[in-house]
Amino acid sequence: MACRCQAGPPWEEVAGVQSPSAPARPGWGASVGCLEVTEPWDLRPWKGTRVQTPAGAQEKTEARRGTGTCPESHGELQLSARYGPVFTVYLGSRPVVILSGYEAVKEALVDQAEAFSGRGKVATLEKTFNQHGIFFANGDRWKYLRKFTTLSLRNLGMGKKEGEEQIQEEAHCLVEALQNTQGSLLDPSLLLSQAVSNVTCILLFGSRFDYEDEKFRAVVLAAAGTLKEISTSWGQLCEMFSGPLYYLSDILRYLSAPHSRLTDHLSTLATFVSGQIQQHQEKLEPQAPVRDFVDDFLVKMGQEEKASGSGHTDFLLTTVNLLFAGTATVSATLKYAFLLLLKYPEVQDRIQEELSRELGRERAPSLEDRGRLPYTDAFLHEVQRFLALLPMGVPRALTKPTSFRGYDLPQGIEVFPLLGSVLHDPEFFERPEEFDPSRFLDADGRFKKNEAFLPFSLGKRICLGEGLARTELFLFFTTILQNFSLESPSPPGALSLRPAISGFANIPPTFQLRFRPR
Ligand code: HEM
Repeated sequence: MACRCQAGPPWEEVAGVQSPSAPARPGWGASVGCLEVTEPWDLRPWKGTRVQTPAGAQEKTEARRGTGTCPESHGELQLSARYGPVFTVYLGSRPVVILSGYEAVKEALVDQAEAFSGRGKVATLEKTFNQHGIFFANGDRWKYLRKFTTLSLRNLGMGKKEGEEQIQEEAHCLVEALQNTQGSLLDPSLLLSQAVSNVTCILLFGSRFDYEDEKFRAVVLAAAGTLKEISTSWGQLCEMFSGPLYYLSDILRYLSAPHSRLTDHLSTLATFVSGQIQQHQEKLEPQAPVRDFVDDFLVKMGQEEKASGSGHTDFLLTTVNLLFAGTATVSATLKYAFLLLLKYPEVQDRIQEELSRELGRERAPSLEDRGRLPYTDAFLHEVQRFLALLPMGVPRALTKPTSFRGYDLPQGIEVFPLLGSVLHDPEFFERPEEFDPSRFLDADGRFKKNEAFLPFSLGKRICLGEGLARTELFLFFTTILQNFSLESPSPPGALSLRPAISGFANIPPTFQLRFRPR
């Protein structure tokens, strides 16, 4: 498969204007997350390609690599060492402006927030969402959906005490389910996804589902499957052919098994959501208090549909977006947190010691406890930093012609804010390739913030579920560690931290463990 990506300086060279720091032609290959960047005529291996950079830049890159195990190859650092923090990569014939490192990402997404607030595309999902739903909408329709969704979820308890209590209750159900495993070996993925998904289901549909419910299992597996399929090499290939040569991408998509798996997953999610909407419609009492997100939008849709330009498709797909995001992301992070505890048993001991000292065994953890559990808090931050769940961020697009760092970028050009490069930015994280929770602690052992901790991105399209995700991570994690010790059947040295798949997302590897009651 001849890859035709090129790396180059930002837009101006594409328009024929030479960037001062760029060579006449890039004579090297590298990988940026999932994107391989090579000379167009030279097909090189996907990973481990040699990067020729000027001597100084090469040294800088080596220094950035550090010594520890890191889930990603961080080819973007190699590219930015040569081209600086802003450059263009061609996905086939589709130019994409890459932002690497904290300063460039912040300058774009915060200092020029409005201009960078458009959404770019994810080729594998483009046909299904067709710029509908909160994730992929643009312009006034997106503004309306964002405002509506934020307000609705807040009114339903997200970010409030009642929302916290729902998570505590779900964590209790999870503990019971784990007790029933009686210390046997298991892959924790499904149970974690179900527990996390139930928190979102209560917000969206007003009810939780039993862990034995087959339909619910299928939905949770479909959410995880979607994240996995869009992150595979096939998903990356579709991105490469998603420019003007779109018909090639169509052929790729329709002829492939991954495409049919992805379509199955998406239709499982959409069918489930449609069914819920229908049930709600049948029971809807417009004058009664709103019970959940679906009720809210059914009531508002009649009133505001015309004014907002958003219709049934937007609401259906927004609900699918929320169900997907509310299931696949937090559970993958929790799973990776457990793997790191198995890899570093001394870290598990220290967290359990802190939990026993500050909470004891009986009292259920609450958000108020976070301040008294600085090491646990630092660990959870380091898990998110180290994993970099969405290493390339979610593509943005320019809403207007924009001048950025001396470059004139046209309206509509896509922009990838590389969140992995921010979370591993050596200017902000010493030895970024090492897993080290203490980087988030000060000399007195108190939690220390770091402004480059941006797993949820920044600016106008910052993750809408950040607060919910952070609350879930903290409450599920502390409740499980308060009740169980995690044991691996393999010695720590045999456990790999490398993601099973690295592309749109870093998907944690599969592993087994025992939950031993404490
Ligand atoms: C560990 C968990 C999570 C991570 C790391 C994460 C990360 C992200 C990132 C990087 C973006 C793209 C922001 C951008 O465009 O720059 C995003 C968008 C979004 N996230 Fe999350 N997310 C998580 C959990 C959640 C949860 C639990 C929900 C809701 C239930 C959620 C809902 C959304 C929505 C609706 C958007 C689209 C926002 C928009 O386009 O306006 N996320 N998330």
